[in-house]
Amino acid sequence: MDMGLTEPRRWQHPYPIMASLTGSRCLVIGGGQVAERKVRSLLNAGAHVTVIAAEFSEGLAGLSGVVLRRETFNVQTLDEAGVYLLLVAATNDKEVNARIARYAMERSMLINVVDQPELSTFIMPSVVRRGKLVIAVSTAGASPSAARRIVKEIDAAYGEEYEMYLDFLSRVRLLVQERVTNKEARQKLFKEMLDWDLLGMIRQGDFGGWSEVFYQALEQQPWMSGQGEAKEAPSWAFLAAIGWHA
Ligand SMILES: C[C@@]1(CC(=O)O)c2cc3[nH]c(cc4nc(cc5[nH]c(cc(n2)[C@H]1CCC(=O)O)[C@@](C)(CC(=O)O)[C@@H]5CCC(=O)O)C(CC(=O)O)=C4CCC(=O)O)c(CCC(=O)O)c3CC(=O)O
Ligand SMILES: NC(=O)C1=CN([C@@H]2O[C@H](COP(=O)(O)OP(=O)(O)OC[C@H]3O[C@@H](n4cnc5c(N)ncnc54)[C@H](O)[C@@H]3O)[C@@H](O)[C@H]2O)C=CC1
Repeated sequence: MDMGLTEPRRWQHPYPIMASLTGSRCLVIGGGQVAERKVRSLLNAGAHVTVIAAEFSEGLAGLSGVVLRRETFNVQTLDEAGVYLLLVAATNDKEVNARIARYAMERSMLINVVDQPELSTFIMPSVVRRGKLVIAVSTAGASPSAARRIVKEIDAAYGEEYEMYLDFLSRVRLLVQERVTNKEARQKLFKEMLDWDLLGMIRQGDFGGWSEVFYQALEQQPWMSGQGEAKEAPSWAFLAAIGWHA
């Protein structure tokens, strides 16, 4: 094995990624409060979660949609269960957690060790969600409580309107990508849309009616139907059609 892999990690240059875990096999070992938090977040991500623990918290025992195995960590029985994309070592036994980390590393599985970031290949951030908008804050383990405090500030600054805002941008982007072949025109529209006060309209409750007008005006654009050139989109005529007064 490469030496770099087994060296303690100092988390100097964390590499942030957003992962899609839908249907992926994930294993959490440990059945206390910390394991429960990790299991819930994995389940919310659509993962296929197995939990192995000597004892389960009430919350875990009552969870549906997860496989619970009441046993202690054992390399042989785990190997029989097959490969997992990622593992979380969440027992309260530091030595056992370190053994789980070694087990995962030797099999190239991602590993989060809840009491030893230096043995982890991934750690979990504190998160704010507004539909498709996901804001993750990490202190690279320096202070999980500080990460949480910062997230509370972000939580207060980014309201519920962002969910509808991103749903709208996403829908328009898909429509335009599908139908407008001119790349510059597409990019121009996407950029200009960010300058429109859509968030203000959502906050004021005017958005539903306006977005219907917008979709109709969009449908009527020659560059949407493929009949015209999309070079000058969005035109002033288009902006006028959607009632936009900048
Ligand atoms: C490295 C990391 C590994 C990982 O778990 O992924 C890790 C490690 C450790 N956490 C410890 C303690 C606490 N952790 C929390 C809470 C959270 N911890 C989370 C993540 C992480 N914790 C990763 C780094 C995150 C980063 O900073 O980038 C959050 C963000 C996400 C989540 O867990 O899903 C979640 C907040 C969720 C939310 O937003 O609500 C609280 C507060 C509470 O529980 O209320 C406390 C008690 C207060 C305190 O100690 O600060 C200890 C000491 C244990 C001991 O003393 O025995 C260690 C081990 C060590 O530091 O060595
Ligand atoms: N990363 C984080 O966010 C945090 C991490 N921690 C750390 O997480 C650890 C776990 O915390 P809690 O969930 O509160 O602990 P806990 O004591 O409530 O639960 C420990 C669990 O591990 C299981 N266990 C112990 N040895 C085992 C083995 N050999 N095989 C299988 N299962 C085994 C127990 O049955 C129990 O379910 C703590 O020791 C602490 O160091 C604590 C707070 C936050």
